[in-house]
Amino acid sequence: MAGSEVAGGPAPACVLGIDLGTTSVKAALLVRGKQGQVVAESCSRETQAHTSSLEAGPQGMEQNVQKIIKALNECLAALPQQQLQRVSHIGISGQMHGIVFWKKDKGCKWTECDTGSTFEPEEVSHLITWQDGRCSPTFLSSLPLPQSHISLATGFGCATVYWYLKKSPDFLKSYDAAGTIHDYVVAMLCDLKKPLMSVQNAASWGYFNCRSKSWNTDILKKSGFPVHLLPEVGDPGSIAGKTICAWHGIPKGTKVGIALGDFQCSVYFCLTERTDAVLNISTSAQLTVSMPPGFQPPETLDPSSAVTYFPYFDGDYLAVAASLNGGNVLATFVDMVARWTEELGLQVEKSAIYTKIIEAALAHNNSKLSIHPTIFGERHVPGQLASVTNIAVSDLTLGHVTRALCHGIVENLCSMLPVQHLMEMGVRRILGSGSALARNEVLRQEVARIFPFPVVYGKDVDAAVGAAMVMFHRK
Ligand SMILES: Nc1ncnc2c1ncn2[C@@H]1O[C@H](COP(=O)(O)OP(=O)(O)O)[C@@H](O)[C@H]1O
Ligand SMILES: O=C(CO)[C@@H](O)[C@H](O)[C@H](O)[C@H](O)COP(=O)(O)O
Repeated sequence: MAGSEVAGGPAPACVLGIDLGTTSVKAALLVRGKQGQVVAESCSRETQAHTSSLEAGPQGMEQNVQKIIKALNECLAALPQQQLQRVSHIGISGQMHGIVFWKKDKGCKWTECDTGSTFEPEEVSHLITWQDGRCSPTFLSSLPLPQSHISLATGFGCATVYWYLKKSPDFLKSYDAAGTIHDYVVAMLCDLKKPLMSVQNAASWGYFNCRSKSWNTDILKKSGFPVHLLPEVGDPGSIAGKTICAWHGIPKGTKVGIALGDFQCSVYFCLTERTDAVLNISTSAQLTVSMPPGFQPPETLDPSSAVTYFPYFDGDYLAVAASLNGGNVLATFVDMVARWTEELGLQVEKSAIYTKIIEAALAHNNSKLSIHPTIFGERHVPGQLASVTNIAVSDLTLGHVTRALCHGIVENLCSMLPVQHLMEMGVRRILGSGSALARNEVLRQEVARIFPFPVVYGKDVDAAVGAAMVMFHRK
């Protein structure tokens, strides 16, 4: 879709796209060119936001919102002022499922900076992310049955709220608003009195009926769920509000789109044909195919299915195998190598470890070592963790292990939405996206080896560009 003409009147001259990912924040400036929109500038910053959970202990997976916003501010400060001053629309996407709580009238503090104004979080909780593991299968099965075609899982916003309600109710009393991290940013930029959420993100929280586009309010109310914390819901592509300050030089009054799901934006960035499947590997990994227009997901739940149907745009759906084990498996491996090295009295930068292990694996493309890499479990089989088999003495090098890990990540994703199934759906090409793929030649080799389709790659700021494109294409 990149480079295509804009339907329905003149397109904006300059759009800012932002993606608040699990590992990094990305920003991209799209400008109108002769043949459609082009990426003029882009920028990415790791958030380093991981933080421990006071309430949930080691099962918790939380991020410090101050650090996420700091990375966002750094990204914007790195973009050229001249272009930012021309921005008329902002599109924002981010990591789905997660939840952040804040106090409506104290969500942030605006301050002057060199280039206008910027905001910092004020009375805001940690972000409890999609990787959070505090809701055990037993806990989840004690909750009311949702009226939704998407099975509830740990890390889903509504499950997290139930957890606080039952284990730490005082926590909830400190806040009167909630949203995903990207809903929070939209609410702060536009000073929304009630947070607004797209159906894409609402579906990712659980207890949301995609057909009626409404929360399961009756079911939730009956069990004492604090329904006042549920955002209002709107259509992806709609405008949530206008900026209340000249944010990093972007004019006050700039239109801000309702926040979107990151994987839908990655798909929007690259999907052109119904015969394409999109393979995204960032912190997590997804393999996605678009469903025909008019498709409606089955009303009955199948918790053992690895494929879920997620709302896309204009009432369409994506069939997605969403793996919890993507680039984060490699990041954990790199982390482990760094710690072992440190324990042995040496210090090596993580970026140097990535370079070395990728180089080493490129030299070994015939390892028999087999790694099933699901260290984070999968939503449809949470208890099935990682395993290593076929360990031969000759295959114990860093190169063999890295190769086997990369193979295992792609193979695991492929087992969730098998090649045969893709063929039956008419898939003829794979579009690769996400920076874990863009930066890792071994992963790309394994994709080529496992999928019997041609593979085409994008760049590593895909979701940010996709979010901006949605604003470009608004009718
Ligand atoms: N120096 C590097 N070389 C190759 N891959 C890297 C490097 N640093 C991080 N990665 C991979 O990129 C992943 C994070 O990608 P990113 O696009 O930042 O994620 P997200 O969109 O989820 O924020 C990590 O989990 C890791 O697998
Ligand atoms: O779980 C799903 C969809 O169900 C995920 O794919 C979803 O897109 C989440 O946003 C991601 O897990 C987080 O995205 P990323 O930071 O790994 O890019």
